[in-house]
Amino acid sequence: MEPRPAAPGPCPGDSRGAEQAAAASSLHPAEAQPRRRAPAVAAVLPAGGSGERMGVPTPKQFCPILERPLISYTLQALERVCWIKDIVVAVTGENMKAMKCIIQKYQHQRISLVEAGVTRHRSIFNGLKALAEDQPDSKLSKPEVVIIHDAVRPFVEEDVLLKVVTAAKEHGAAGAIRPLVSTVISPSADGCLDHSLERARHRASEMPQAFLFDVIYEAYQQCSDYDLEFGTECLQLALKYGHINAKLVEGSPDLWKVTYKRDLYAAESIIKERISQHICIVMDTKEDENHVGHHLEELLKNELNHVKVTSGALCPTSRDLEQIILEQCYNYVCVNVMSSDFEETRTLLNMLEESNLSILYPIVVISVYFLDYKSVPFDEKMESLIQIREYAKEVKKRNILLSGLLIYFPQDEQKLQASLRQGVTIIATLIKERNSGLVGQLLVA
Ligand SMILES: Nc1ccn([C@@H]2O[C@H](COP(=O)(O)OP(=O)(O)OP(=O)(O)O)[C@@H](O)[C@H]2O)c(=O)n1
Ligand SMILES: O=C(CO)[C@H](O)[C@H](O)COP(=O)(O)O
Repeated sequence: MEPRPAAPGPCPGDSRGAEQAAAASSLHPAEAQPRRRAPAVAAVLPAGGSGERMGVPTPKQFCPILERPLISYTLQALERVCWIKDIVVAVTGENMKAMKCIIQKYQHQRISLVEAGVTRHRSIFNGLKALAEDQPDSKLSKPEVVIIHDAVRPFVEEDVLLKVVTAAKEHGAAGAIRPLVSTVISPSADGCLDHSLERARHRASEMPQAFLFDVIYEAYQQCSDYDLEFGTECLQLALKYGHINAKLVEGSPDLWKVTYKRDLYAAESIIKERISQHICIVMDTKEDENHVGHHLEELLKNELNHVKVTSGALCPTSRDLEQIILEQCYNYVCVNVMSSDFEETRTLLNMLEESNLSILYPIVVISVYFLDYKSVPFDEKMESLIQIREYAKEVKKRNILLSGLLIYFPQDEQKLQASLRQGVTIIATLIKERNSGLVGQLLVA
């Protein structure tokens, strides 16, 4: 099963792309030409920095977020855009092997590697050279438009890529911008204020940027050593050497560049939030709408009202669950009302393992049981449930985080509601936090 379908968004040049480009360039949609020819698009990702400001030995693009290197998230964001033909990544010789392992482990596609340079501009230039026509034995072909995007900006969406590419085709160059957070001031040599810029009139330049390939390649060929050494702005090179005034496109706040350690925590929170938006409840019975499993489901829906909660049955004739896995749901609550064994949970785990879904993100599975002292003695129940540790250890190797939840089932209706509410809080926390330290634990509500 394919873990990450290429999102079939509009291609640059089709009528929807033209409308978006028109919006981005303040043109009335009627003025944008419908059905323009889609340009051939490639991307260059500079990933050869050492991440000094992060202050950790590992270059930040290789720092793990939920146990997967940051650069893999950026590659995933670009490769799911089906109209980007080639993705050229610039990495240092030292990290070339590690990069190849990442590509293999996370099954990245359409990636070519080039040696990085000692500055960001030199790394980008190396990437562009690999795409230029004159490379002997190259499998790459020269694109009409090239996207340049930092490897350390993982949350780039297809719509902003489409906007910069369409605007670059029209204007020669385009880049994403954001409003300034702080005012920019210029100090004098003695460390005192020389002047300050009017914040509302300036913007922060972000990535992605896109260029007609010939414009930016010629700019890099002409630019000085000083530019290559100290320059930080590709749009400036297109202006200085190609006389192109780049079109500026409003980007989303998530485009920021991971720079400091705190940015890794912020990125992790965003990823956790995104993959917690869909929970699937698997029930071992479909009978009686009024039974405790359905109460739990209703409470979950009420508590997590922004989250999509769907239910799937494990019976062999049902395609629901397969469909939910295909939709890339990363959270499963397996509610065992009828039994206190792991049969249902194991069937679910097998399906998840076969799907390969956990290659990219950890899947949370919570196996829920009810503790009714009257029907099964506590020690008997515990003896069978404690086996969860072994299963959990096994599936952890496949990036599946399994834990158990035992919900006290008293006869008193009010007490039962309190147990269920507590259970829902535990489920929500396990899903939001994705804490691998709780793997194999049997929690009690
Ligand atoms: N010689 C270099 C330097 C930087 N980059 C890349 O350019 C992007 C943006 O640069 P920056 O955030 O400054 O990264 P670092 O140079 O690694 O960070 P620092 O300045 O803190 O050392 C990153 O993806 C980085 O890997 C590169 O390809 N080659
Ligand atoms: O700021 C930028 C806008 O062009 C670039 O995205 C780039 O990140 C700058 O990198 P560095 O901080 O290494 O100069």
